[in-house]
Amino acid sequence: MTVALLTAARLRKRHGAHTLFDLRDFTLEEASAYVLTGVNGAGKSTLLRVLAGLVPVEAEDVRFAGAPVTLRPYPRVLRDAIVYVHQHPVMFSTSVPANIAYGLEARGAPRALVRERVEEAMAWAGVTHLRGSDPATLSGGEKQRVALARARVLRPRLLLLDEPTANLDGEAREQVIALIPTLTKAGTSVVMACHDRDLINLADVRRLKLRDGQLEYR
Ligand SMILES: Nc1ncnc2c1ncn2[C@@H]1O[C@H](COP(=O)(O)OP(=O)(O)OP(=O)(O)O)[C@@H](O)[C@H]1O
Repeated sequence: MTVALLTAARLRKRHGAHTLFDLRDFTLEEASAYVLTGVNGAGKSTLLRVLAGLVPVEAEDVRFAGAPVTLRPYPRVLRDAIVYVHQHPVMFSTSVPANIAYGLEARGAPRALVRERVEEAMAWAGVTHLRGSDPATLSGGEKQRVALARARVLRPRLLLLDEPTANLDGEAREQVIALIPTLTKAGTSVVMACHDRDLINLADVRRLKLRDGQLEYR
C-alpha cells in the first residue's frame, strides 16, 4: 500500500506576471524515490526550494503525513523532516566529521548520539577515510558524499537533492548513485532534480517532469 507523505491540492509559483508552475494534486509518497526532470529553467530547483521552505509559494491544502501544514510559515515539523542538499554543497572549514555532525548538534542531539550517527553515516557514504582531510580540499564527489552523510544523520523523511551528480563523473558518480536506493530502503523519500540518465533509469525510481508549468507523473 502506498502512503502519501506530502500532498498539496495546489502549488503555484509566480514571478511577477509570469507563472513558473501551477501544480494540482501534488503528491509524494513515503519511502519513494523520484527524479524531477525538465528543460533548463523549467522550475526544478525552484520546486525543491519551495518544498524545503526556502522560497515562498502559493499553496492550498498542504498535508504532511496526513496532517495539515503550511509552507509559509514553514513549521518545525517540516524543518525537522525535510532536508535540501544544494548542487554545490558548502563545507565549513572545520573537519569532515564536524561538517556531518553540524545539523544534529544544531538540533541539540546528545553527544553520544551525534558520534554514533556520524560514524554510521561516514561508513554509509564511504568517506570514513576522509576523517582527517581538510573539507576545503575535497573533490566534488567527496563533497557530495559528505553532504549526503550530513543529510542522512538527520534521518529526514524527505530528502531533496539538486543535481546530485551534475559535476561528477566516473566512480564518484557511481558512488553517489549507489547511495540513493539505500535511502529509500531506510524509509526516506528522495526527490532528485537531474538530467542524469543513470539516475532517471534507476530501478524503482518514479519520474516527474516539469513541462510548461505542469507536473507529469510518468
Ligand atoms: N526570484 C526570481 N525572480 C524571477 N525569476 C526567477 C527567480 N528565481 C528563479 N527565476 C526564474 O525561474 C526559472 C526557473 O528556475 P529554476 O532554477 O527553478 O529552473 P531549473 O529547472 O532548476 O533549471 P536548470 O535545469 O537550469 O537548473 C528560471 O527562468 C529563473 O530565471
